[in-house]
Amino acid sequence: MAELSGLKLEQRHGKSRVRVARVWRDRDGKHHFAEWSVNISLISDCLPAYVSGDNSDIVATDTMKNTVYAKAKECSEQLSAEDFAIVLAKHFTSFYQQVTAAIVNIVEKPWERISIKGQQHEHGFKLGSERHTTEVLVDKSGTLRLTSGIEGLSILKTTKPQGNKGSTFRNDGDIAVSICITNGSLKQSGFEGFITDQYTMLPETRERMMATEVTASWRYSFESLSSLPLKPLYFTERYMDVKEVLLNTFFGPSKEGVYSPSVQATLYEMAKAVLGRFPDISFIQLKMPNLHFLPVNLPSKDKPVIVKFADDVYLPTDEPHGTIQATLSRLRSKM
Ligand SMILES: O=c1[nH]c(=O)c2[nH]c(=O)[nH]c2[nH]1
Repeated sequence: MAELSGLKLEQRHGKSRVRVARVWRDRDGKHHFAEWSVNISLISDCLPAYVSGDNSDIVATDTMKNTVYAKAKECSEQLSAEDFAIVLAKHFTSFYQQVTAAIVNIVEKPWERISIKGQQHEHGFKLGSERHTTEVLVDKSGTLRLTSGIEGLSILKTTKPQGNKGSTFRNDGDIAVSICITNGSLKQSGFEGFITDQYTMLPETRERMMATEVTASWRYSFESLSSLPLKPLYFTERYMDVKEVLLNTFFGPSKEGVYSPSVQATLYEMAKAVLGRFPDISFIQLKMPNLHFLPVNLPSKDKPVIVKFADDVYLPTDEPHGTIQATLSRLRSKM
């Protein structure tokens, strides 16, 4: 930040959406593959470029783009998106005297090794759905801020009770709701006990669809380059493990599931499970929109009804949708 006769200038410059793919080939014939979209943002002393048109302290954004390809070439061993972001951020802060800090974001495309007839293919991959993200900030002194995350993790549970004796239903225009009269079997998503006032139409329920698209981001407690774990692919493994904990907590055991009294309560359980399991994660933010499945009821002029909703036919919609998000952090870091 610079003060210019009563004015304040905050600035950064960088390159967005630098796309790079890298193949690593093992000696035994197995290939590894990563595709990344890289964003670079440099905080640097280049005031003259803004105030007097003097570019002599500017790292050209084209040079930043080329650096991504040069560093990808140099990384001869497979590495995580986090480690590649650290390689780049370290380079920019140590190589250029002008650069005081670098922020590197990477989104990894979810290429997954394909299996043919139950056997892992050596060089075949297919695109999955959710994306692994990371953001790394490194400054000149070696201070680090490392965040990883997941984008686009779409999950849903139908939670239809078995042996349902019948149901009444309402389309509240917001959320799929049915009020079930059941034989007491498990129903694993509901929403009850909320504030009611003159504008409330939503009926209470202990049976509904639950669907969301999770965006998660969590901060690692490694706060300097020198404190990073040395194990190769440490952060790739962590990403897979965090995803598994989030999914296990959302769904519960495969036969009986787990009851969700609200998106809020499930979100909290998911965040708590991650912090409980991984001591090197200091906080996690979860964004879980409530994606609605509206009951379909079609009245008819001639017959009593064309379609009568019985927890079976829904109209999926995400417009509008609920937005629920929270951040859970440790009061005192365990590290
Ligand atoms: O799980 C939910 N949380 C809410 O805050 C909410 N609001 C709403 O209309 N339906 C729901 N469901």
